[in-house]
Amino acid sequence: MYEIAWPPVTATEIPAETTAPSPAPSPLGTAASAARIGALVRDARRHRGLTQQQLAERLATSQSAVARIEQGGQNLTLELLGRLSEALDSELISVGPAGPTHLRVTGGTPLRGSVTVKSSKNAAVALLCAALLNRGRTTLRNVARIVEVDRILDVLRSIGVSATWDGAGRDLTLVVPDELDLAGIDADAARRTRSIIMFLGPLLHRARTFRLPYAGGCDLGTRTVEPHMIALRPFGLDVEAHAGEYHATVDPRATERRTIVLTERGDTVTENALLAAARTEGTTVIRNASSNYMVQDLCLYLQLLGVGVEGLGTTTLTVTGRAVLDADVDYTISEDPVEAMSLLTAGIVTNSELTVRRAPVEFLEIELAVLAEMGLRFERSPEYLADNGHTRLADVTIHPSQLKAPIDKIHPMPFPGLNIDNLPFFAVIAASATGSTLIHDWVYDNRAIHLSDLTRLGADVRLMDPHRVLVTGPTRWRSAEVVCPPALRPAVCILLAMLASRGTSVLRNVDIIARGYEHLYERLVEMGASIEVFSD
Ligand SMILES: CC(=O)N[C@H]1[C@@H](OP(=O)(O)OP(=O)(O)OC[C@H]2O[C@@H](n3ccc(=O)[nH]c3=O)[C@H](O)[C@@H]2O)O[C@H](CO)[C@@H](O)[C@@H]1O
Ligand SMILES: C=C(OP(=O)(O)O)C(=O)O
Repeated sequence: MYEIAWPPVTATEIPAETTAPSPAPSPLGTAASAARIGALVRDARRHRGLTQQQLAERLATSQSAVARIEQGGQNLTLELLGRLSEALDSELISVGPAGPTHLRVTGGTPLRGSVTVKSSKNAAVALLCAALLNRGRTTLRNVARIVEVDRILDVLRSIGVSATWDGAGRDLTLVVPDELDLAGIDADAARRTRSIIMFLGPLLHRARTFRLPYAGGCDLGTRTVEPHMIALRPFGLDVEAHAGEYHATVDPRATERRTIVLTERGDTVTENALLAAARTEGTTVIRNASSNYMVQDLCLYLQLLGVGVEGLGTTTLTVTGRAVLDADVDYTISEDPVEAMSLLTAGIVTNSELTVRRAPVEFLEIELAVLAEMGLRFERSPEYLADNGHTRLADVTIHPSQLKAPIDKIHPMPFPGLNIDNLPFFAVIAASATGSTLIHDWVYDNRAIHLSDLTRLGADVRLMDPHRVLVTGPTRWRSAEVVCPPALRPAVCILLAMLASRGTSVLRNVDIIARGYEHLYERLVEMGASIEVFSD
């Protein structure tokens, strides 16, 4: 990353006067480097929820000096970087190439104790996009600290949204300016996430024309955007795709009532339609809507914002929109059913006695019923409500069990079916069960294919076609070295299989896991797993 080849550092304090960015090389490189580091300092400061003045106090300097650093107009020394890193509690610069992260996993021993489910990635990204609708302040509580959230935050900040974490780094306050800097959008961050597509719904209220980088994400095969275009057309949005960008034009239609029939019961397309309907006056009926957990979180937030939303939890949503949404809203994101399923799977495949606390059981009902059929012994605590006052939670305690393959195939369906993102975990569980299980992922072109990596650890996983795998167990798991598949859930499945395997395995290039899981390794270690994180 950084070549440090310049005279020894002498500066010990930050000069007080304001200067324009220097074109001459600064001690730590060029003006461009100073500008890049300045941007890093600004982001790290905002992540910490500090004002420039507060950071200045920590550095014993002036606010204008901090402003100068952030603008790239300050010569940077190692000593100054050290002080900044300390003040921001964040390593701003590392010398040498930043290598990928790997895991060394020594498995074959049961986990123990309990683990608490974190809030969901998918609700977080929807709510971050929804905050764009609000002229008031949005405070999102219990936000998962994951890379997917950071990517959307990077995009939001690049267009001028202020996003500040509280001191504990859990609650996020967002304030949207009157004018968005859409030309300044961080295209790199945007292209790394599919969720960027949910900017379309809010932005169609903000500009008559705008551009948005193409949506990206995991390698799961082609994922259509056409349903989003169809859903947003009744709001006057027309989108053309050009060289890596969507070019959007908006021609608002004044109608009292519109009915949107979704061609797919997708989660983000339902959310996009909700986001568009929220600020469109009159009534919008959305049919074939997803009633999945993240959609419910979004509906609850919109209700707090003053939008009328009826039909929560059903496939017909009736939205009464308002042209101006201006409220200080405080919303706590609910627990992630996919995290819960991942943690349950960790316990199941390691034959553990384990309690998964705050599991959103309402969104795990089919999963638990299938597991019961497979012979899993577990208990559920009495139910209680999540902090959003709506989602039903319970603590689920699993016991070591003799598992058998289910008689029928396992396949996902839109909620209230078995969650599409929970399906991959059934491959690892089926490999631990006696008999053959057919797993049918009709949804994604490429996700089932990644599950064949489980064979590296001794599982009998046969790919029948791109959508179906036949898993025959029980498996005598054995350790191996595997490169992480480029897809979030299959990557975690391989990690969990390694926890079940005797001996030491290595999982390479695990960075993708941080896209959707917060402190997963640390939490598994707390439960007794042996996982070491290392990088090249
Ligand atoms: C940020 C977010 O919330 N992501 C979730 C969301 O993505 P998202 O809503 O983006 O999912 P997609 O729209 O990509 O749908 C996934 C795939 O299923 C197909 N499809 C979907 C619905 C349907 O009724 N028919 C159909 O064929 C789509 O064509 C696509 O190939 O939903 C997916 C499916 O639950 C989840 O895996 C993702 O974690
Ligand atoms: C496919 C997933 O999400 P995304 O839509 O963010 O790619 C997932 O969470 O497994």
